[in-house]
Amino acid sequence: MTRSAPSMPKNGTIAAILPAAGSGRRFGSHQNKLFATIRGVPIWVHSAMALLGRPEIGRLIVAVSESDRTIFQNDYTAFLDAKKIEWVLGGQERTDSVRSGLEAIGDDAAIEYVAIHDAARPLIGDPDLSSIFAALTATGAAILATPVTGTLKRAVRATPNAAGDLIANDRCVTVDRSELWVAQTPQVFRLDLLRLAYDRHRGYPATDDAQLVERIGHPVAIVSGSSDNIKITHPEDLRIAEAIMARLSPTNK
Ligand SMILES: Nc1ccn([C@@H]2O[C@H](COP(=O)(O)OP(=O)(O)OP(=O)(O)O)[C@@H](O)[C@H]2O)c(=O)n1
Ligand SMILES: C[C@](O)(CO)[C@H](O)COP(=O)(O)O
Repeated sequence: MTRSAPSMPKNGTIAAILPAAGSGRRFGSHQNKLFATIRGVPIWVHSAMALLGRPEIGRLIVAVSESDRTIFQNDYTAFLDAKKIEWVLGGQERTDSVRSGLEAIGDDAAIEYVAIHDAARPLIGDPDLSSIFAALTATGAAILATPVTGTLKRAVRATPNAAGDLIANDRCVTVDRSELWVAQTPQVFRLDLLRLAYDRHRGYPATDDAQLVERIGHPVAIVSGSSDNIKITHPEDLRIAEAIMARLSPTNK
């Protein structure tokens, strides 16, 4: 029996939301880490262009912080207009930023699905996008993730010192990693499903959108993704991203 190829979302039926309203605290720069460049292109632009290159994406909405609003309005207006990128004001939490993006979709009858992709993940590649979009039509909710490598330890009886550091001589316990994955983005959902999950969100912390869908009892599928799809979190991640990009596209196209 021949297995039929997984169906892909029809062209233009996915709204992409790019959360870009974070403070970049761990990056430690005076400006938003998303304006740091790789090969002269801002991180958030790499992320946006990766999605805009896909026919399934009908709209792209970037959530920006109040403090970055002027930069986006002054430095990126021509780019936003040319690429038909919409922007909304993000919020205190990542979920607040995504909620703003969801509200901006409105009652657009063309949009059936939503893809939430961190603006801080500039190296998302087409193969992973194809995999996650194929899973979307089959499941209604799916995330890219990578299996845990290395040995995981949980610090127990850790008694943080005054500086909040864990004291080195505390005990550790090995965690079974066989069922553990590190979530990435895009995280993709049927639009009605994610809207329901956000309607029922009562503010309990959630570092990704899948958690909200899990909480309403809908299964979220895991799609194994590339370890190249890193999130720019710390300054050293920029060097890693440059090396990955040099390997993936040796010439500066
Ligand atoms: N209130 C927030 C917090 C985060 N993000 C976005 O969510 C993505 C992933 O978040 P993270 O890497 O944690 O970014 P920051 O929150 O900026 O980083 P930090 O925790 O170091 O401040 C980023 O593109 C970030 O801009 C957002 O749109 N709104
Ligand atoms: C959504 C996410 O990329 C999944 O790994 C991640 O949780 C967002 O970044 P943060 O560092 O957790 O804020």
